[in-house]
Order: sequence, then C-alpha cells, then structure tokens
Amino acid sequence: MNNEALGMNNNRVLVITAVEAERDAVVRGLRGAAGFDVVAAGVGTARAAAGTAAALAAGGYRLVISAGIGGGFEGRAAVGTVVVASKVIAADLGAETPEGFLSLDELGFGSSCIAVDVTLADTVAAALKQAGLPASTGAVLTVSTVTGTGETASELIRRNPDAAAEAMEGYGAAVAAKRLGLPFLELRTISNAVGPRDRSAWRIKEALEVLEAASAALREAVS
Ligand SMILES: O=C(O)c1cccc(C(=O)CC[C@H]2O[C@@H](n3cnc4c(=O)[nH]cnc43)[C@H](O)[C@@H]2O)c1
Repeated sequence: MNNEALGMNNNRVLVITAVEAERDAVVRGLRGAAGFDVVAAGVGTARAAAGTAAALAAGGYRLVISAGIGGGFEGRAAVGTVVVASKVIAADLGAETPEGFLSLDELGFGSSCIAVDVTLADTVAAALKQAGLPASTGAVLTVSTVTGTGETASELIRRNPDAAAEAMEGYGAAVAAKRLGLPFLELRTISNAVGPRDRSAWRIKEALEVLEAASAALREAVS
C-alpha cells in the first residue's frame, strides 16, 4: 500500500547535498521554510543514492532535488552561475573499448540518462533569473572523477553535446527518486571550470553564496 492509500500526504521536498557546507548554504537560503528536508549524504553517486533512498523511506515526499556546487563547461556555464539540469547523465558509467566508450544504453543495461521534470526545471530557472541570478538549463553530467584535463573535458562534450555542467551525485539521487516514482531536479552553482586542474581557481565560497541565494528562490518556485 502506498502513502496516499495510507492517508499520508506526500507534500515534502527532499534536498540532497554532498557536503555539510552545501547543506548549510541551502538551509540558510530556505530560511526555515516549511516542508523542506535538507540532507548531506556524502560525495559520489553511491552515497547520494543510499542517502536519498534512506531519507525517502520515511515517506511523505513529492520531489527530490540534488543541489550543490559543480564544474561548468567552457562557454556553457561560467563560474558564479547556476545550472538547472534539463537531464542527468552518468557520463562515465559504461565500458571502454578500443573503438571508444560505450554507455549503459549501448551495452543494453538500462539508461545512463535520467529525465527530470522539464516543466519544473524551466520554472525554477525562470524563478532564479527573476531573483537576479545568472541561471540556465542544460544537461548535468554525473562523473566519478572530477575532470582534470582539457582532453577529458572535450571528450565529455563530444559524447554529450548538450552538457553544461558536471558534478558527482545527481545520477545516484535521481535513480533513488525514480525508483519511488518521484520527480527529480538537479541544481548546480558553478565553482570551477571543467578542464585542466587548477585548484587555486575554484571559487567554492562564492558558489556556496550563490547556492544560498538560489535556495531562497527555489523555496518559492517549488512551493
Ligand atoms: O581538488 C581539490 O582540492 C578539492 C577540494 C575540495 C573539494 C573538491 C571536490 O572535488 C569536491 C567535489 C564535490 O563538488 C562537486 N564538484 C564541484 N566541482 C566539480 C567538478 O568540476 N567536477 C565534478 N564535481 C564537482 C561534486 O559534486 C562533489 O560533491 C576537490
């Protein structure tokens, strides 16, 4: 029997972040809004999936949002901007062959791509812009390894022409949400460019400030 049949209202929103600094930024932005639970589940898809599934087991949710900082692809998402995912792609889940990379889809093991609620994603992006934030929509890649070379960045774009950003958790949280039939969103504030590793150029503090501001706008957009 599902929650509705049991008379339980599914009216809560679960926001999953990787680290506590992201969770704290989201909580500050939400400013005590009712109906939101914000959980830091750890870095990577396994922790994101396990943390999301564990939280959803309590029941009562209507939406799952993966939120945090991320890397932006050159010319698509600049540092300090926000990307709302139009889809989530597990970009390195598959098999390497001498002829090139094969995705889960090509291997016949399901899909590396998870759809989001596009109408809601567009609504959230519009609300962020309305709040004065530089927001756009685009595919967000989930990777197991932060991209650290121009070659890998180019290869990711070649395989995923609509990619705007990369991060490490979205696909895991999305799989858990999908398993329960819940709509899913991913929101990334850009802390660094995807490409040659330059740790000194990461703008984590600024990205967390944008994440806080974005969460304030999110509060209205998904209520
Ligand atoms: O390289 C470092 O010294 C370093 C220091 C602190 C954090 C990191 C991370 O790799 C954080 C990963 C964390 O943040 C998201 N994220 C942010 N930028 C990217 C990116 O360009 N590619 C993938 N993930 C990124 C990710 O979702 C993790 O939660 C490194």
